[in-house]
Amino acid sequence: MTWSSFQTGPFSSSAVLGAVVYGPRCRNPHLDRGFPELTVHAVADSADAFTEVWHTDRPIERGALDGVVHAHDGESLFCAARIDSSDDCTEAVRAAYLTALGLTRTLDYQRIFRMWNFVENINGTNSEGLEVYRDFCRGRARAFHEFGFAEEQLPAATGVGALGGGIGFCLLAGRSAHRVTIENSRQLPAYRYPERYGPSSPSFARATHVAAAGGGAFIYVSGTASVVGHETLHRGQITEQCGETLANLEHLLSADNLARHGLRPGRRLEDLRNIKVYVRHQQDLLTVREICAKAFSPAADIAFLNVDLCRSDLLVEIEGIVFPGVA
Ligand SMILES: C=C(O[C@@H]1C=C(C(=O)O)C=C[C@H]1O)C(=O)O
Repeated sequence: MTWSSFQTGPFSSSAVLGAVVYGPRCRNPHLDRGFPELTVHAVADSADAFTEVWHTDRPIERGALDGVVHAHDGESLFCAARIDSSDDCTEAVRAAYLTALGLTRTLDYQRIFRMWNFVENINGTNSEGLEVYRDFCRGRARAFHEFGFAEEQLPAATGVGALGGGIGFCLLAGRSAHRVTIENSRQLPAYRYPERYGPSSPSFARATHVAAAGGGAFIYVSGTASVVGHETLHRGQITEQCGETLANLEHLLSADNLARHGLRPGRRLEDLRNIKVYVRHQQDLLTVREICAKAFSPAADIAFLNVDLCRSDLLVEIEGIVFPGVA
């Protein structure tokens, strides 16, 4: 079983499946500390840096293939990659995703349950005048399609801005643990978004439910924002966007929504842990912090990152994990 913790200081490198550093600059993924590590440029000041560490209690094998670093423990695979900044990213994203997907097949961890994508200049435009996020989505969709992924098998994901460093991404996949993908009945599945949001819809599920070896389950909740149906609600209004985002999360985890996927029991916002909150404007951070402190459990670690988001009208986005035994 793999689980994560947020670290702000040194941590033991033994029994680490992988780590993502939210740092003041990017680095190519590497194995220098004995585990795969992805460093994304996600904070302006090194004082705000932290690392999400994925732990395991099983023996680990590590490796690298075409710049994709990885580690696996017989149950779970972590892998991470980075794509250089460029004017058009469709092809590079497709190629890097195909390498990572190829690894999941070769190493036999085909149940991808969570991905993160950090995209520099996410709301900028590429050389064709297409938004960088949409360019990214096109490459990702091609890779999943070529790999024969059905829409209903897509993993939970986050796709947010980075302050530099091209595109960094990482994934977690399981070998045999039962995995159910979850949609949110308040929201259209992202893979069905209409074409006005870009030539290829975003390839992700709203959450995944993964059975834990010792009983219970993890629920990995994707980056969630003030999107109802497919529309952004409350343009320019941070408090209202936070409220709608929390309503989306609450409904996603509710007994009603989970029962549609044959899952129970329902969970609550208080059950979320390892929460990341992405906030577009620095001046909104205080408001968002206050709202989150009331909504989530005091036992939850909450990290706030001041980055851009996948639609230029989104101001805030929240993700988290329900761990087995929490509910
Ligand atoms: C916020 C949304 O999407 C964001 C983009 C994602 C992606 O492209 O992988 C995943 C979740 C969110 O980070 C949304 O569409 O509601």
